Amino acid sequence: MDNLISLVNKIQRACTALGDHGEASALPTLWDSLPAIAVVGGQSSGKSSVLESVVGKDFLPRGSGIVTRRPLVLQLHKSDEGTREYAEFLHLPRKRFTDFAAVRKEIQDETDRETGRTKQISSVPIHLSIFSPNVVNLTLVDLPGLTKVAVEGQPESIVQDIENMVRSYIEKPNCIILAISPANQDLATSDAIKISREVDPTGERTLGVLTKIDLMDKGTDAVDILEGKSYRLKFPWVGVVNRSQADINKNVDMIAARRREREYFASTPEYRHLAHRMGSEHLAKMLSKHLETVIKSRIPGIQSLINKTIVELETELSRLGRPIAADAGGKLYSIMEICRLFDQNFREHLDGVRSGGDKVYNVFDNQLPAALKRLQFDRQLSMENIKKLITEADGYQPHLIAPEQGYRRLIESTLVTIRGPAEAAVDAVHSILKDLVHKAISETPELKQYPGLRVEVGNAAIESLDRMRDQSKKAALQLVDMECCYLTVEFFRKLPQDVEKGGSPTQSIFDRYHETYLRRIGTTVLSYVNMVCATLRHSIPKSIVYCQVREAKRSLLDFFYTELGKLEQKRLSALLNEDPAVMERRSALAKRLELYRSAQAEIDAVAWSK
Ligand SMILES: Nc1nc2c(ncn2[C@@H]2O[C@H](COP(=O)(O)OP(=O)(O)OP(=O)(O)O)[C@@H](O)[C@H]2O)c(=O)[nH]1
Repeated sequence: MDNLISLVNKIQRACTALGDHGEASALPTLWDSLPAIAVVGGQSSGKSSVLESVVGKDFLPRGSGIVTRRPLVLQLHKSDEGTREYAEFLHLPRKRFTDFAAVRKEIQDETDRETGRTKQISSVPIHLSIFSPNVVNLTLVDLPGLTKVAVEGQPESIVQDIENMVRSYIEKPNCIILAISPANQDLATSDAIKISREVDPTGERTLGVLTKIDLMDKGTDAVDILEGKSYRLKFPWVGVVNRSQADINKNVDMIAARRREREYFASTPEYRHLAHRMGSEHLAKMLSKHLETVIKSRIPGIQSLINKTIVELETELSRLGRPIAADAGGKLYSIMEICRLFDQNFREHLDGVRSGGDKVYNVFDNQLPAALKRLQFDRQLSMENIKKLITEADGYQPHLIAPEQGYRRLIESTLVTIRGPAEAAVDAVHSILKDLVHKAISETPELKQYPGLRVEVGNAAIESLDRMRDQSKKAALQLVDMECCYLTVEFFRKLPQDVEKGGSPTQSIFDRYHETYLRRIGTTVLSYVNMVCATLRHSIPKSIVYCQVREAKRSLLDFFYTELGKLEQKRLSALLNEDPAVMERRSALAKRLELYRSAQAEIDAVAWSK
């Protein structure tokens, strides 16, 4: 089963290296699902001493007052017999510490770097790995000691801050709580028991450790606690005797300290019967065994989390797209491919596969007819204007039978006003097409990946649309102008003649400008213009579709493609410069995916051999 813990340690190490250890990470974290052991207790209760005894090494800063001011995530890796012990910090990769006094100094310095040389605390953890043949595979977290009052130089909030930090570690269901209580204080006042009971009321994951048994008042002993009579925990209490401050000052080594501890329990009459389950060595073995059990029970959960995360990571990676080829040909091909995808999305909008193309029809069916209808031609066909134009057209020689020139001028001046709605229809379709370009851009994830290309493709498409709009405007206005320059003769031939209506062609000049006469001219012109409007209502949309819609579908990026062929390799590369954030995200995801895949393979292997 040792390989199980070593596997979890390995995964934890990989998680740590990837920054995948649960703090404000936007990515799912494997770390949170892996079991770890957190050491909690009041200040100077002996937490760091217990940790050192478990490790069997002297490497933690110790003393009175607040010493542990940042969480220390300590990973113990059992290495092969005969290999040299060393330690490594995550913040100093590749630097191997073989001198453990230097490890202690680095912990102090790294704490000071984050908090300053004050009594402040920080929740940013220090990650330390120890590789040794003399340790059991474990991950332990040393936390700042719980306190009741702030001392000189500390903010009032420190009491609550430490409690919150400790709680954030031990409230995770995967955390095994090593609750340290000093035997020379009343257990009822133990900070460790108080906080662990809050987060783990059933005691499923709390292991009680009693320190400083050697410092108890004469005549008192800890037998009732150690036998679980004073305060019962699910797991039996473990008593330890760590080195005193005097021992530390005298440099009593760990081997000697462990031997003394063994002797203490074996020779003290009160504890002799408990000696086999007391002491740091027993604690280390018990922790390791407990961790194994916990890991075993978590394996199915961890496996399903890993499988689920792999799917999520793969989906996101494929959404971000592949990195691009390095050679010019590959680049050109990629750009064309991305443009083709964009072009296809754009066309799908017009063809009704995606939404938005129907707005074009709305222009033809509603906007244009409404605009034509709004042209009342009142000003052009007012009595005054009709009279003016007819008189002007007659010149020095008043018309004899019908005011031919007058009619032409009146019709022309009225038809010209249709240019407005024709241009407006062209512009309306232009703006719809522009919107569709923007939509298609945002719906092409490959363009999101390359902001440079996105801008260029967007600009090129809009430029093409602008050209098509100009062309379309010309064509639509031409339709109107064509109507102005040649009138439909049949319309006038079919008109009832004055004579037939009983009028006389030899009426006086005065009568020719009589209101009834002028009104009849106005009515004739209006009905001619209305006939033309009805024709244009159908021909303008045809011209717009021909010049803009169909053309956009056919050749939106043609100009861009021509220009692309002329670009140098450098400019091509610039187009494919990825958004640095996307690049970062992709490589973070890829690394994480690698971690999860190897974790999956290893856990599956261990689970099968279980
Ligand atoms: N005699 C004796 N002294 C101990 C024992 N355990 C710890 N000490 C001493 O108590 C002091 C505090 O021990 P630490 O291990 O630094 O306590 P801590 O809980 O880690 O302290 P902080 O990190 O500051 O909260 C040190 O001087 C230790 O030598 C013990 O079992 N017996």
